[in-house]
Amino acid sequence: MSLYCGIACRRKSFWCYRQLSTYVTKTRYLFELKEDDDACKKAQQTGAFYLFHNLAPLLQKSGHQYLAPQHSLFELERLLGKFGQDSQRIEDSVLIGCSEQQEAWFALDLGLNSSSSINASLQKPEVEKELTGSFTELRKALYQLNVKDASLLSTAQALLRWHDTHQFCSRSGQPTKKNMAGSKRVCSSNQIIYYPQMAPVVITLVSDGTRCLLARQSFFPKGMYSALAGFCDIGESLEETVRREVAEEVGLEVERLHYSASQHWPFPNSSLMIACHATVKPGQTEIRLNLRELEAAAWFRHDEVAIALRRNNPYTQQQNGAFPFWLPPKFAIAHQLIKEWVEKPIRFTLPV
Ligand SMILES: NC(=O)c1ccc[n+]([C@@H]2O[C@H](COP(=O)([O-])OP(=O)(O)OC[C@H]3O[C@@H](n4cnc5c(N)ncnc54)[C@H](O)[C@@H]3O)[C@@H](O)[C@H]2O)c1
Ligand SMILES: [Mg+2]
Repeated sequence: MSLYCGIACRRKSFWCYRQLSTYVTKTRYLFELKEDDDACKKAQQTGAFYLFHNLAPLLQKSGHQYLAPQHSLFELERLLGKFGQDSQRIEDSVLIGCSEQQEAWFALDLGLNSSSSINASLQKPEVEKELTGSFTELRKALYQLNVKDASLLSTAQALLRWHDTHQFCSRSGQPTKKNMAGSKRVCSSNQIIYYPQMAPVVITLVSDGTRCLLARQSFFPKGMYSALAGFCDIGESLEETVRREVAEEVGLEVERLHYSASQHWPFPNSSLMIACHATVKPGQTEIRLNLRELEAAAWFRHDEVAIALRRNNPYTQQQNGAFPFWLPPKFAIAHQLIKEWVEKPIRFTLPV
C-alpha cells in the first residue's frame, strides 16, 4: 500500500479502500468491527441476522435443500418485542462475516440463556410459527445447505457454543463479558482475555503405495469407514501427531507425509481438521488394531475405494446382512482426502 494510501487510511477516507481488492477491503472491515464496538453496533443497523435456538439454526425447506433465512435488525427487534423480550438480547449476537458490499452478518441464539438480558429464552414452537421455519440440527442439515451457508452456520454454531460455555473466568470465577462482535471475552475482575478456540485434529490417509488404510469407530454408521483422525496433544507438531495417532490406532510407523488441506469441523465441538497423506515403510503393513480406539481397520484396494466414493451413504444392508463399506459425505474432508488419493498420485515430500 502506497504511503499516500497509508496516510489516507489513518483519516479512514474512502479513497484508500478504492485501491484495495474487494477481499482485502472486506477483511479489513471485519477486523475493524472486531476491534471497535461502536463500529460493530453501527454495522448491526444495516446487517443481517441468522437465528439459532439452542445451537440449531433456523432453516426453511426448499425442495431437497435447506435455506438459511436472514433477518434485519428491525425484524429482529419486532420479533423480540412480540415475545416480550427487550432488544438488549441483540447484544448476545456474534459477528460471523460480511458480504462484499460490507453488509455485516450476525448470529443470535434465542434459546440459550442470555447474559445481556434478564428475559428467559424464547419458546421454540412459537418462534418457528412466527418465522415460518424450523430450528434444525446442523449436523442433519449440513448435507442440504449450499457451501456458503454450511460454512457460515458452522462458524456461527461454534462461536455461539463457545460463548455459552465460557461465561466465567477460569481463574477468578467472575463473569466474563463478550465484546460487541463476539471475537473475545474479558474477565470483569482481572481483565484476562479469552479467545474462541478450535482443537487441531490431524486426519491421515495412510497408504502403502497401492492400497489405503481405512478404519471405523463403533459409533460410526454401519458400513462407514474413514481415514484415521486424532487430536493434537499439547506441544506436538502436526507431523508428531500423525506419527503418534497412526502408531496408537493401528500400530504402524509412517515415514513420509504430504499436507493436503484443512477444514473447520464443528462436531462435536470446534475442530480444525488438518488433512494429510502418509506412507508406511514397505513390508511393514500388518495392522495391529487398538480396540480402545477403533472397531475395525483394513487395507482397501484402489478400485474398491473408487466404487465406494460413488456410493451414496447410508448404503442399504445386503441380503447376507453385510453393509458394503461406504465413505463420509462429500463435504467432509475425509471424503476429499480419499478422493484425492484415488484421482491422482501423491508426491510425498515431508519425512515424518
Ligand atoms: N471432518 C471429517 O472428515 C472427520 C473425519 C473423522 C473424524 N473427524 C473428527 O475428528 C475428531 C477427532 O477424531 P477422533 O475421535 O478419532 O480423535 P482421537 O483419535 O484423538 O480420539 C478421541 C479422544 O481424544 C481425546 N482428546 C484429546 N484432545 C481432545 C479434545 N481437544 N477434544 C476432545 N477429545 C480430545 C479424548 O479422550 C477423546 O476421546 C472428532 O471430533 C471427529 O468428529 C472429522
Ligand atoms: Mg482417532
